[in-house]
Amino acid sequence: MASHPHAAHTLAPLTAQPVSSLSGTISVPGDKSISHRSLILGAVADGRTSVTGLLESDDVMATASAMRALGATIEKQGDAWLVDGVGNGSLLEPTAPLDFGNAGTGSRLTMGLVAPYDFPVTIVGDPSLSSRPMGRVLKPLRECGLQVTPLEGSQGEDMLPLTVQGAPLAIPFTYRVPVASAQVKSALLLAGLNIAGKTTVIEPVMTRDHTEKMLVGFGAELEIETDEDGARHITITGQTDLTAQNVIVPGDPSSASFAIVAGLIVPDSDVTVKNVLLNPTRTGLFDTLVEMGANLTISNRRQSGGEDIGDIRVRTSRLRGVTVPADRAPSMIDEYPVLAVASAFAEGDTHMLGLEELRVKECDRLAVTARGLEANGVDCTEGENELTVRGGGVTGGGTVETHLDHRIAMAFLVMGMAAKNAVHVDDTTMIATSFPEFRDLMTALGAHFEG
Ligand SMILES: O=C(O)C1=C[C@@H](OP(=O)(O)O)[C@@H](O)[C@H](O)C1
Ligand SMILES: C=C(OP(=O)(O)O)C(=O)O
Repeated sequence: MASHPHAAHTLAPLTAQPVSSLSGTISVPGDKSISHRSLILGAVADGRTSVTGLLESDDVMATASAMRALGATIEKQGDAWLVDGVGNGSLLEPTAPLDFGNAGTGSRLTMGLVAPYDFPVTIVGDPSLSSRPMGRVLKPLRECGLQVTPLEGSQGEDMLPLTVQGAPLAIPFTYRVPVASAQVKSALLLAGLNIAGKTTVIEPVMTRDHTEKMLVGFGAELEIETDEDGARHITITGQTDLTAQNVIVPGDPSSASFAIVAGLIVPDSDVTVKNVLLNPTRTGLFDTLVEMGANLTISNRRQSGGEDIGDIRVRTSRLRGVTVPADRAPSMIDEYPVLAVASAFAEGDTHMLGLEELRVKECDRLAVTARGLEANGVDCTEGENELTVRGGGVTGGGTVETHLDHRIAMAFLVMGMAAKNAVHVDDTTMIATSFPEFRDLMTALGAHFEG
């Protein structure tokens, strides 16, 4: 097998020109986290799950391919993605490596899902994913019997490509997650789903809770208790049946963030994003922007499929620097690059604390964000786990190296819309992993791209 199925791709550079205003109403595509999970849970449920609003991005399509390779039937009919599940405990041995491309979520959740099965699964990804730590998931899964074999081309311990061999008589375990990671929590709960007995995952800091909510929605037996220190103890009883569901995926707040920040920093703007997921484990950026003085209002708050959603309207605002506390990081973990961009246009300094997890995303987002700011004339200080951005406006004119990271590409294109001079990004290919409609939707609001 080729050690890297992802040969270097042709770069697609893009330039965002400054524009005089943005206006209009858009809907962003479905939430990426919920989309991955709807395919995974649909694959192990009994019956036909129907998913509307699924994010049709490269990351999610990689999960769809993986679930097909494990035995599920997945196809699109009209607006709905239909998933015919195999039933809990009945996944099939895949005949080829599962290629997750750029997707941490799909790869890590699948490692947990297959851990109790008596067959080997080879997992590969692109150079970005192959440089990300998988030990955070594999170490606890070894406790239930998983064996892990690195393959040629693996750049370090517990890095892709690798083969996992599950344990047919996997034993339940209790594990305290040492980093704030919804992916680790979710992988372990998905392992527990097919392990006889009770598996407990302890999460000292709450992260996005879509896995818990959706497991309950599909009929899994889950108990959640919060101890005196605030840690959540999530216990799943394994080897119960899941029942197919109709899932409606709300708009992705992480994608919405780009239009929202753009609407705040571009002059004379008035932008509405409809149908945005407002689960409190995901809304840290919106809270921070309001603290910074953003004219941001939420209307039409409602519930859909057990999740809070609403429409967010922003108008151009004078932002001021704030300190973003470390304990807010899990609820806005993917939004720091675009918050850094907003901060560059604010008055005063913005201090972002508790950013250690940014170093292990699609790239080292802390360093790459700082370099992108500097390349465009923004003064900032990169600490080990912190970033300070000195606001006051952006000269622009620089080229940002995106390092296979969709969020870096989109954040700095947003910067170019409001900078004095255009901002160039070296590659936009990866935007398709999470938000393929980014360019069209931003253009509809008045953005001007060249390239
Ligand atoms: O569980 C998920 O769907 C995700 C969890 C987060 O990752 P970590 O669990 O690594 O923090 C986030 O950055 C990622 O975009 C999606
Ligand atoms: C970190 C991200 O995703 P993943 O970990 O799934 O690659 C992201 O979308 O910003």
